[in-house]
Amino acid sequence: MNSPTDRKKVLVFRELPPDQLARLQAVHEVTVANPRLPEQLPAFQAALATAEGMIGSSYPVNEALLASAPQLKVISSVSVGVDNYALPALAARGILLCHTPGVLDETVADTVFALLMASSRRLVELSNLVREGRWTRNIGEDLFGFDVHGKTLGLLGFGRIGQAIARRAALGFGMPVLYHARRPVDLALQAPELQGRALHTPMADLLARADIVVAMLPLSDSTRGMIDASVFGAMKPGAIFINGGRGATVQEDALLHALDHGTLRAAGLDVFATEPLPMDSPLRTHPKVTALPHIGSATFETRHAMAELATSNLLQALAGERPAAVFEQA
Ligand SMILES: NC(=O)C1=CN([C@@H]2O[C@H](COP(=O)(O)OP(=O)(O)OC[C@H]3O[C@@H](n4cnc5c(N)ncnc54)[C@H](O)[C@@H]3O)[C@@H](O)[C@H]2O)C=CC1
Ligand SMILES: O=C(O)C(=O)CO
Repeated sequence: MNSPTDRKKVLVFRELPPDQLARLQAVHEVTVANPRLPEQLPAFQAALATAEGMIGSSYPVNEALLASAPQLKVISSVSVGVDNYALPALAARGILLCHTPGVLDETVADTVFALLMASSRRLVELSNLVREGRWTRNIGEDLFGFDVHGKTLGLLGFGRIGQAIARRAALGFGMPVLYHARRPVDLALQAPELQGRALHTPMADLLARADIVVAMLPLSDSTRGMIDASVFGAMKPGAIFINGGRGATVQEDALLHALDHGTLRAAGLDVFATEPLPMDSPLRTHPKVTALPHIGSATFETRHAMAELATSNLLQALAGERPAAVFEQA
Protein backbone atom coordinates (compact mmCIF):
# COMPACT_ATOMS: atom_id res chain seq x y z
CA MET A 1 0.00 0.00 0.00
CA ASN A 2 1.44 3.37 -0.90
CA SER A 3 1.42 6.28 1.55
CA PRO A 4 -1.49 8.75 1.51
CA THR A 5 0.74 11.32 -0.22
CA ASP A 6 1.38 8.89 -3.08
CA ARG A 7 -2.33 8.47 -3.68
CA LYS A 8 -3.22 10.49 -6.76
CA LYS A 9 -6.60 11.57 -8.07
CA VAL A 10 -7.56 9.54 -11.12
CA LEU A 11 -10.56 10.09 -13.39
CA VAL A 12 -11.93 7.07 -15.27
CA PHE A 13 -14.02 8.50 -18.11
CA ARG A 14 -15.21 5.26 -19.73
CA GLU A 15 -16.02 1.93 -18.07
CA LEU A 16 -13.02 -0.25 -17.19
CA PRO A 17 -13.28 -3.99 -16.46
CA PRO A 18 -13.71 -4.53 -12.68
CA ASP A 19 -10.26 -6.15 -12.24
CA GLN A 20 -8.51 -3.18 -13.87
CA LEU A 21 -10.57 -0.66 -11.90
CA ALA A 22 -9.56 -2.53 -8.73
CA ARG A 23 -5.85 -2.22 -9.66
CA LEU A 24 -6.27 1.55 -9.82
CA GLN A 25 -8.40 1.79 -6.67
CA ALA A 26 -5.79 -0.17 -4.69
CA VAL A 27 -3.28 2.62 -5.26
CA HIS A 28 -5.14 5.82 -6.10
CA GLU A 29 -8.28 7.81 -5.36
CA VAL A 30 -10.53 7.01 -8.29
CA THR A 31 -13.63 8.75 -9.65
CA VAL A 32 -15.59 6.99 -12.38
CA ALA A 33 -17.65 9.45 -14.44
CA ASN A 34 -18.61 9.14 -18.09
CA PRO A 35 -19.13 12.60 -19.61
CA ARG A 36 -21.30 11.14 -22.36
CA LEU A 37 -23.98 10.34 -19.76
CA PRO A 38 -25.72 13.62 -18.83
CA GLU A 39 -26.28 12.46 -15.23
CA GLN A 40 -22.52 11.85 -14.79
CA LEU A 41 -21.31 15.07 -16.44
CA PRO A 42 -21.24 17.17 -13.23
CA ALA A 43 -19.13 14.51 -11.45
CA PHE A 44 -16.81 14.35 -14.47
CA GLN A 45 -16.34 18.13 -14.47
CA ALA A 46 -15.75 18.23 -10.72
CA ALA A 47 -13.16 15.43 -10.90
CA LEU A 48 -11.34 17.13 -13.80
CA ALA A 49 -10.42 20.04 -11.56
CA THR A 50 -8.13 17.89 -9.40
CA ALA A 51 -7.29 14.83 -11.53
CA GLU A 52 -3.60 14.03 -12.10
CA GLY A 53 -4.40 11.07 -14.32
CA MET A 54 -7.23 10.17 -16.72
CA ILE A 55 -8.05 6.88 -18.39
CA GLY A 56 -10.71 6.15 -21.02
CA SER A 57 -11.38 6.40 -24.72
CA SER A 58 -13.22 8.05 -27.62
CA TYR A 59 -14.13 11.34 -25.95
CA PRO A 60 -12.89 14.64 -27.39
CA VAL A 61 -10.13 15.85 -25.10
CA ASN A 62 -9.77 19.38 -26.45
CA GLU A 63 -8.28 22.69 -25.32
CA ALA A 64 -11.37 23.65 -23.33
CA LEU A 65 -11.36 20.37 -21.42
CA LEU A 66 -7.64 20.65 -20.70
CA ALA A 67 -8.11 24.20 -19.42
CA SER A 68 -10.41 22.72 -16.73
CA ALA A 69 -7.81 20.13 -15.73
CA PRO A 70 -4.92 22.15 -14.24
CA GLN A 71 -3.35 19.21 -12.33
CA LEU A 72 -3.41 16.74 -15.21
CA LYS A 73 -0.09 14.99 -15.91
CA VAL A 74 -1.04 11.88 -17.85
CA ILE A 75 -3.86 10.57 -20.04
CA SER A 76 -4.01 6.85 -20.72
CA SER A 77 -6.15 6.10 -23.75
CA VAL A 78 -7.80 2.68 -24.05
CA SER A 79 -7.24 2.81 -27.80
CA VAL A 80 -4.36 2.86 -30.24
CA GLY A 81 -5.81 5.77 -32.25
CA VAL A 82 -5.34 9.16 -30.58
CA ASP A 83 -7.17 11.48 -32.99
CA ASN A 84 -9.64 12.56 -30.28
CA TYR A 85 -6.86 14.26 -28.28
CA ALA A 86 -5.68 17.82 -28.97
CA LEU A 87 -2.04 16.78 -29.40
CA PRO A 88 -0.45 20.27 -29.60
CA ALA A 89 -2.31 21.35 -26.44
CA LEU A 90 -1.14 18.21 -24.60
CA ALA A 91 2.45 18.88 -25.67
CA ALA A 92 2.21 22.55 -24.65
CA ARG A 93 1.00 21.54 -21.17
CA GLY A 94 3.56 18.74 -20.82
CA ILE A 95 0.83 16.10 -20.45
CA LEU A 96 1.95 12.57 -21.29
CA LEU A 97 -0.33 10.57 -23.62
CA CYS A 98 -0.28 6.74 -23.51
CA HIS A 99 -2.15 4.35 -25.81
CA THR A 100 -2.53 0.63 -26.60
CA PRO A 101 -0.50 -0.36 -29.68
CA GLY A 102 0.13 -3.99 -30.53
CA VAL A 103 -2.37 -5.82 -28.32
CA LEU A 104 -5.23 -5.34 -30.80
CA ASP A 105 -3.46 -5.89 -34.14
CA GLU A 106 -4.58 -9.46 -34.82
CA THR A 107 -8.19 -8.84 -33.74
CA VAL A 108 -8.55 -5.72 -35.89
CA ALA A 109 -6.97 -7.56 -38.83
CA ASP A 110 -9.53 -10.36 -38.32
CA THR A 111 -12.36 -7.80 -38.41
CA VAL A 112 -11.01 -6.15 -41.55
CA PHE A 113 -10.68 -9.53 -43.22
CA ALA A 114 -14.24 -10.44 -42.22
CA LEU A 115 -15.44 -7.19 -43.78
CA LEU A 116 -13.37 -7.83 -46.88
CA MET A 117 -14.86 -11.31 -47.27
CA ALA A 118 -18.39 -10.11 -46.53
CA SER A 119 -18.13 -7.30 -49.09
CA SER A 120 -16.59 -9.47 -51.81
CA ARG A 121 -18.95 -12.42 -51.39
CA ARG A 122 -22.03 -10.29 -50.52
CA LEU A 123 -22.54 -12.27 -47.31
CA VAL A 124 -24.93 -9.91 -45.53
CA GLU A 125 -27.11 -9.35 -48.59
CA LEU A 126 -27.31 -13.09 -49.34
CA SER A 127 -27.86 -14.06 -45.72
CA ASN A 128 -30.78 -11.62 -45.62
CA LEU A 129 -32.21 -13.33 -48.70
CA VAL A 130 -32.39 -16.59 -46.74
CA ARG A 131 -33.59 -14.95 -43.52
CA GLU A 132 -36.38 -13.08 -45.31
CA GLY A 133 -37.67 -16.13 -47.21
CA ARG A 134 -36.56 -14.80 -50.63
CA TRP A 135 -34.40 -17.86 -51.47
CA THR A 136 -36.86 -19.35 -53.90
CA ARG A 137 -34.58 -20.42 -56.76
CA ASN A 138 -30.89 -21.15 -57.41
CA ILE A 139 -28.65 -18.12 -57.15
CA GLY A 140 -27.94 -16.58 -60.55
CA GLU A 141 -25.29 -14.25 -61.93
CA ASP A 142 -27.04 -11.19 -60.56
CA LEU A 143 -26.06 -12.37 -57.07
CA PHE A 144 -22.62 -13.81 -57.75
CA GLY A 145 -19.67 -12.56 -55.70
CA PHE A 146 -16.08 -11.65 -56.41
CA ASP A 147 -13.16 -14.00 -55.64
CA VAL A 148 -10.77 -12.89 -52.91
CA HIS A 149 -8.00 -15.50 -53.17
CA GLY A 150 -5.29 -14.55 -55.62
CA LYS A 151 -6.55 -10.96 -56.02
CA THR A 152 -4.22 -8.00 -55.53
CA LEU A 153 -4.59 -6.19 -52.21
CA GLY A 154 -3.70 -2.50 -51.96
CA LEU A 155 -3.08 -1.32 -48.41
CA LEU A 156 -3.19 2.37 -47.52
CA GLY A 157 -1.23 2.34 -44.25
CA PHE A 158 1.21 -0.45 -43.51
CA GLY A 159 1.80 -0.16 -39.77
CA ARG A 160 1.18 -2.76 -37.08
CA ILE A 161 -2.39 -3.54 -38.18
CA GLY A 162 -1.76 -3.11 -41.91
CA GLN A 163 1.01 -5.72 -41.68
CA ALA A 164 -1.29 -8.14 -39.81
CA ILE A 165 -3.84 -7.75 -42.64
CA ALA A 166 -1.07 -8.30 -45.21
CA ARG A 167 -0.04 -11.56 -43.50
CA ARG A 168 -3.59 -12.92 -43.75
CA ALA A 169 -3.85 -11.86 -47.41
CA ALA A 170 -0.42 -13.02 -48.59
CA LEU A 171 0.03 -16.19 -46.56
CA GLY A 172 -3.59 -17.36 -46.30
CA PHE A 173 -5.17 -16.18 -49.53
CA GLY A 174 -2.22 -16.03 -51.96
CA MET A 175 -2.79 -12.34 -52.57
CA PRO A 176 0.03 -10.11 -53.82
CA VAL A 177 0.15 -7.05 -51.53
CA LEU A 178 0.98 -3.50 -52.57
CA TYR A 179 1.22 -0.89 -49.85
CA HIS A 180 1.40 2.88 -49.49
CA ALA A 181 2.83 4.34 -46.29
CA ARG A 182 4.84 7.34 -45.16
CA ARG A 183 8.00 5.34 -45.66
CA PRO A 184 8.91 1.83 -46.86
CA VAL A 185 9.07 -0.88 -44.20
CA ASP A 186 12.26 -2.90 -43.78
CA LEU A 187 10.58 -6.27 -44.24
CA ALA A 188 13.72 -8.28 -43.46
CA LEU A 189 13.70 -6.68 -40.01
CA GLN A 190 10.00 -6.15 -39.24
CA ALA A 191 8.05 -8.76 -41.22
CA PRO A 192 10.35 -11.35 -42.85
CA GLU A 193 7.37 -13.55 -43.75
CA LEU A 194 6.20 -10.77 -46.11
CA GLN A 195 9.49 -10.47 -47.97
CA GLY A 196 8.84 -10.82 -51.70
CA ARG A 197 5.08 -10.70 -50.99
CA ALA A 198 4.46 -7.03 -50.07
CA LEU A 199 5.74 -4.12 -52.12
CA HIS A 200 5.97 -0.41 -51.28
CA THR A 201 4.19 1.15 -54.27
CA PRO A 202 3.42 4.72 -55.36
CA MET A 203 -0.22 5.52 -54.60
CA ALA A 204 -1.30 5.97 -58.25
CA ASP A 205 0.21 2.63 -59.22
CA LEU A 206 -1.36 0.87 -56.23
CA LEU A 207 -4.82 2.26 -57.05
CA ALA A 208 -4.53 1.25 -60.70
CA ARG A 209 -3.52 -2.33 -59.82
CA ALA A 210 -5.37 -3.30 -56.63
CA ASP A 211 -8.60 -5.31 -56.81
CA ILE A 212 -9.30 -4.62 -53.14
CA VAL A 213 -8.13 -1.42 -51.44
CA VAL A 214 -7.98 -1.42 -47.63
CA ALA A 215 -7.43 1.80 -45.67
CA MET A 216 -5.76 1.25 -42.29
CA LEU A 217 -4.64 4.80 -41.63
CA PRO A 218 -4.57 6.89 -38.46
CA LEU A 219 -6.50 10.17 -38.60
CA SER A 220 -4.15 13.16 -38.64
CA ASP A 221 -3.79 16.47 -40.45
CA SER A 222 -2.07 14.59 -43.28
CA THR A 223 -4.73 11.88 -43.69
CA ARG A 224 -7.98 13.80 -43.03
CA GLY A 225 -10.05 13.57 -46.22
CA MET A 226 -7.11 11.94 -48.05
CA ILE A 227 -9.33 9.32 -49.71
CA ASP A 228 -11.21 11.66 -52.03
CA ALA A 229 -12.82 11.67 -55.47
CA SER A 230 -9.43 11.51 -57.20
CA VAL A 231 -8.52 8.39 -55.21
CA PHE A 232 -11.81 6.64 -55.99
CA GLY A 233 -11.50 7.77 -59.64
CA ALA A 234 -8.03 6.21 -59.89
CA MET A 235 -9.13 2.79 -58.55
CA LYS A 236 -9.33 -0.15 -60.92
CA PRO A 237 -12.86 -0.55 -62.34
CA GLY A 238 -14.80 -3.03 -60.17
CA ALA A 239 -12.54 -2.56 -57.14
CA ILE A 240 -13.73 -3.05 -53.57
CA PHE A 241 -12.93 -0.50 -50.84
CA ILE A 242 -12.60 -1.34 -47.14
CA ASN A 243 -12.00 1.16 -44.31
CA GLY A 244 -10.81 -0.14 -40.93
CA GLY A 245 -8.85 2.97 -39.85
CA ARG A 246 -10.78 6.17 -39.23
CA GLY A 247 -13.90 7.42 -41.03
CA ALA A 248 -12.68 10.98 -41.58
CA THR A 249 -9.77 9.82 -43.74
CA VAL A 250 -12.48 9.26 -46.37
CA GLN A 251 -14.60 11.92 -48.07
CA GLU A 252 -17.89 10.09 -47.70
CA ASP A 253 -19.65 12.09 -50.47
CA ALA A 254 -16.92 10.99 -52.87
CA LEU A 255 -17.34 7.38 -51.72
CA LEU A 256 -21.09 7.54 -52.34
CA HIS A 257 -20.52 9.08 -55.75
CA ALA A 258 -18.07 6.30 -56.66
CA LEU A 259 -20.62 3.66 -55.58
CA ASP A 260 -23.57 5.29 -57.37
CA HIS A 261 -21.98 6.77 -60.46
CA GLY A 262 -18.46 5.32 -60.65
CA THR A 263 -17.16 1.80 -60.97
CA LEU A 264 -16.61 0.91 -57.31
CA ARG A 265 -18.12 -2.55 -56.77
CA ALA A 266 -18.71 -2.39 -53.01
CA ALA A 267 -17.48 -0.86 -49.75
CA GLY A 268 -16.98 -2.40 -46.31
CA LEU A 269 -16.83 0.17 -43.51
CA ASP A 270 -16.11 -0.25 -39.80
CA VAL A 271 -15.57 3.48 -39.22
CA PHE A 272 -17.37 6.67 -40.22
CA ALA A 273 -16.74 10.41 -40.18
CA THR A 274 -19.49 10.72 -37.54
CA GLU A 275 -20.08 7.89 -35.07
CA PRO A 276 -22.55 6.49 -34.30
CA LEU A 277 -23.52 6.75 -37.96
CA PRO A 278 -26.36 9.32 -38.27
CA MET A 279 -29.75 7.85 -39.14
CA ASP A 280 -29.91 9.95 -42.32
CA SER A 281 -26.54 8.80 -43.67
CA PRO A 282 -27.05 7.13 -47.09
CA LEU A 283 -24.21 4.76 -46.14
CA ARG A 284 -26.44 3.12 -43.51
CA THR A 285 -28.72 1.37 -46.01
CA HIS A 286 -26.76 1.56 -49.26
CA PRO A 287 -27.09 -1.80 -51.09
CA LYS A 288 -23.38 -1.88 -51.93
CA VAL A 289 -22.21 -1.07 -48.40
CA THR A 290 -21.49 -3.47 -45.54
CA ALA A 291 -21.40 -1.27 -42.44
CA LEU A 292 -20.22 -2.26 -38.97
CA PRO A 293 -20.50 -0.21 -35.75
CA HIS A 294 -16.74 0.33 -35.14
CA ILE A 295 -16.03 -3.17 -33.83
CA GLY A 296 -12.42 -3.58 -35.00
CA SER A 297 -11.06 -4.50 -31.56
CA ALA A 298 -14.35 -5.45 -29.89
CA THR A 299 -13.73 -8.96 -28.58
CA PHE A 300 -13.70 -9.93 -24.88
CA GLU A 301 -10.03 -10.88 -25.00
CA THR A 302 -8.74 -7.86 -26.85
CA ARG A 303 -10.79 -5.20 -25.08
CA HIS A 304 -9.53 -6.68 -21.80
CA ALA A 305 -5.92 -6.67 -23.01
CA MET A 306 -6.32 -3.01 -24.06
CA ALA A 307 -7.74 -2.07 -20.64
CA GLU A 308 -4.91 -3.94 -18.91
CA LEU A 309 -2.20 -2.22 -20.93
CA ALA A 310 -3.85 1.20 -20.46
CA THR A 311 -4.11 0.63 -16.69
CA SER A 312 -0.45 -0.39 -16.50
CA ASN A 313 0.52 2.69 -18.52
CA LEU A 314 -1.32 4.95 -16.08
CA LEU A 315 0.03 3.26 -12.95
CA GLN A 316 3.59 3.46 -14.30
CA ALA A 317 3.26 7.12 -15.26
CA LEU A 318 1.79 8.11 -11.88
CA ALA A 319 4.62 6.22 -10.14
CA GLY A 320 7.13 8.35 -12.06
CA GLU A 321 8.20 5.45 -14.29
CA ARG A 322 8.31 5.39 -18.09
CA PRO A 323 5.06 3.71 -19.24
CA ALA A 324 5.21 0.76 -21.64
CA ALA A 325 3.30 2.55 -24.42
CA VAL A 326 3.72 6.30 -24.67
CA PHE A 327 2.28 7.84 -27.85
CA GLU A 328 5.15 9.47 -29.71
CA GLN A 329 4.27 12.16 -32.23
CA ALA A 330 6.03 11.43 -35.55
N1 LIG B 1 -11.64 0.02 -36.56
C1 LIG B 1 -11.09 -0.08 -35.35
O1 LIG B 1 -11.72 -0.52 -34.39
C2 LIG B 1 -9.68 0.31 -35.16
C3 LIG B 1 -9.10 1.32 -35.89
N2 LIG B 1 -7.79 1.65 -35.67
C4 LIG B 1 -7.17 2.74 -36.44
O2 LIG B 1 -6.08 2.22 -37.18
C5 LIG B 1 -5.00 3.13 -37.13
C6 LIG B 1 -3.70 2.43 -37.46
O3 LIG B 1 -3.26 1.65 -36.38
P1 LIG B 1 -1.77 1.01 -36.37
O4 LIG B 1 -1.59 0.10 -37.51
O5 LIG B 1 -1.55 0.50 -35.00
O6 LIG B 1 -0.90 2.33 -36.61
P2 LIG B 1 0.61 2.46 -37.06
O7 LIG B 1 1.06 3.78 -36.56
O8 LIG B 1 1.38 1.23 -36.73
O9 LIG B 1 0.51 2.52 -38.68
C7 LIG B 1 0.04 3.63 -39.37
C8 LIG B 1 0.40 3.47 -40.85
O10 LIG B 1 -0.20 4.58 -41.57
C9 LIG B 1 0.81 5.20 -42.36
N3 LIG B 1 0.51 6.63 -42.54
C10 LIG B 1 0.31 7.56 -41.59
N4 LIG B 1 0.09 8.76 -42.18
C11 LIG B 1 0.15 8.56 -43.52
C12 LIG B 1 0.00 9.40 -44.66
N5 LIG B 1 -0.25 10.69 -44.53
N6 LIG B 1 0.12 8.83 -45.87
C13 LIG B 1 0.38 7.52 -46.02
N7 LIG B 1 0.53 6.67 -44.98
C14 LIG B 1 0.42 7.20 -43.76
C15 LIG B 1 2.11 4.99 -41.57
O11 LIG B 1 3.25 5.18 -42.40
C16 LIG B 1 1.92 3.55 -41.11
O12 LIG B 1 2.24 2.67 -42.16
C17 LIG B 1 -5.12 3.71 -35.71
O13 LIG B 1 -4.46 4.95 -35.61
C18 LIG B 1 -6.61 3.83 -35.53
O14 LIG B 1 -7.05 5.09 -35.96
C19 LIG B 1 -7.03 1.00 -34.76
C20 LIG B 1 -7.57 -0.01 -33.99
C21 LIG B 1 -8.95 -0.42 -34.11
O1 LIG C 1 -8.01 1.47 -30.64
C1 LIG C 1 -8.58 2.17 -31.50
O2 LIG C 1 -8.04 3.15 -32.05
C2 LIG C 1 -9.97 1.87 -31.89
O3 LIG C 1 -10.47 2.38 -32.83
C3 LIG C 1 -10.74 0.89 -31.11
O4 LIG C 1 -10.03 -0.21 -30.77
